[in-house]
Formats: sequence, C-alpha cells, structure tokens
Amino acid sequence: MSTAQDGAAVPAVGVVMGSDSDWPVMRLAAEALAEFGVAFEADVVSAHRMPDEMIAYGARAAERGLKVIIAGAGGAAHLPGMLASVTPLPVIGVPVPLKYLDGMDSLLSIVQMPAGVPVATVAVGGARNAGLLAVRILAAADAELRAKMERFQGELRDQAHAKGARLREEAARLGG
Ligand SMILES: Nc1c(C(=O)O)ncn1[C@@H]1O[C@H](COP(=O)(O)O)[C@@H](O)[C@H]1O
Repeated sequence: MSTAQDGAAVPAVGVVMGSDSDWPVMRLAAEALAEFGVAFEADVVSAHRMPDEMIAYGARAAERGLKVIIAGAGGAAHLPGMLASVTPLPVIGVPVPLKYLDGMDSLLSIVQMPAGVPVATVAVGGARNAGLLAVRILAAADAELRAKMERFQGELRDQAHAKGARLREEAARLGG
C-alpha cells in the first residue's frame, strides 16, 4: 500500500456513486475492499448533476494514484460509462436498483457500452463483487494481495463443501 507524505494511505480504488441514496448498495464494495486491506475513497460524483466535477474526477483519477474506479448509479446510469471515457483506468460499473424497473434500466445503461470504451459491469446490486473484482485487478501485480485472494477462495470452497455435506445429510434422512 502506498502512503502520502502525511503517512495516510493513498487510495487505490475510487468508489463513486450518483447519489448518497446509492450508498446502502455501494457500501458492500467498500466493505469488500476493507476486508482485503485495500485503501479506498468514496464520494458522490454525478454525470447528470455535476458534469464538470465528474469529468475532473475521471480525468485526474490516474494522476492522483487511483488504480481502479468502481462506479455505481441507478436509472439512466451514465456515470460509469462517462468516467470510462475520460480515464485510462479500469472502471467497474454497479447497476443500482431503484423503485421502478428492478434495476434493468441501470443494468442496460451501464452494460451496453460502445466498442472501445469498456466498463466491467457486475450484476444488479452486485457491489460486493465489484469490490472483489477490484481486489483481483490490483492483485495481478501484488503477490501479497493475490495470496489473500487465494485464501478467500479457499474459504469459499470450504463453505461450499460444508453446504454439500449438510444437503447430503438431509437428503439421506429423507431416504434419498
Ligand atoms: N444515474 C445517476 C447519475 C449519473 O449517471 O450521472 N447521477 C445520479 N444518478 C442516479 O439517480 C438516482 C436517484 O438519485 P437521488 O436519490 O439523489 O434522487 C441514484 O440511483 C443515482 O445514482
């Protein structure tokens, strides 16, 4: 983890969202990053409501030391794509579900990017996976972080084995 002159960790990941109303979903990305000890920042950056600030955030992200941007938005979710158009960094888009349309509007707005401007889109509400994907991107060049990810994957495998064992026991009790 790199540190600034004042000793504070320089964020490697920017977790941004169109509104603070997205935070209950986007918090899951932040929690995943915290689990792996990845320094991040979180903020509201809206393409629709603050276009100049949004362009500035994307344009300056790499020079500020960010390595990955996670962008969540709901409805006409232009934020992830617009950020991807002004930064060379990988952008992970999180479709946030709103009251109407079950997040399908957010999903389609984020996933249907024109050729040449990729956004790695996770499932509707899939902010935890966005955080884990950001960890994997960083881990590609960080052996310590990769080892943590491998341990995490091992825990998932153990949990799946335990689920199978419980299910087989229950099926056996039913006479299966
Ligand atoms: N999709 C966008 C953008 C954008 O893409 O620039 N800015 C805000 N929003 C979304 O509007 C929804 C409602 O926002 P409010 O709750 O503030 O009314 C949020 O899900 C936000 O991501």
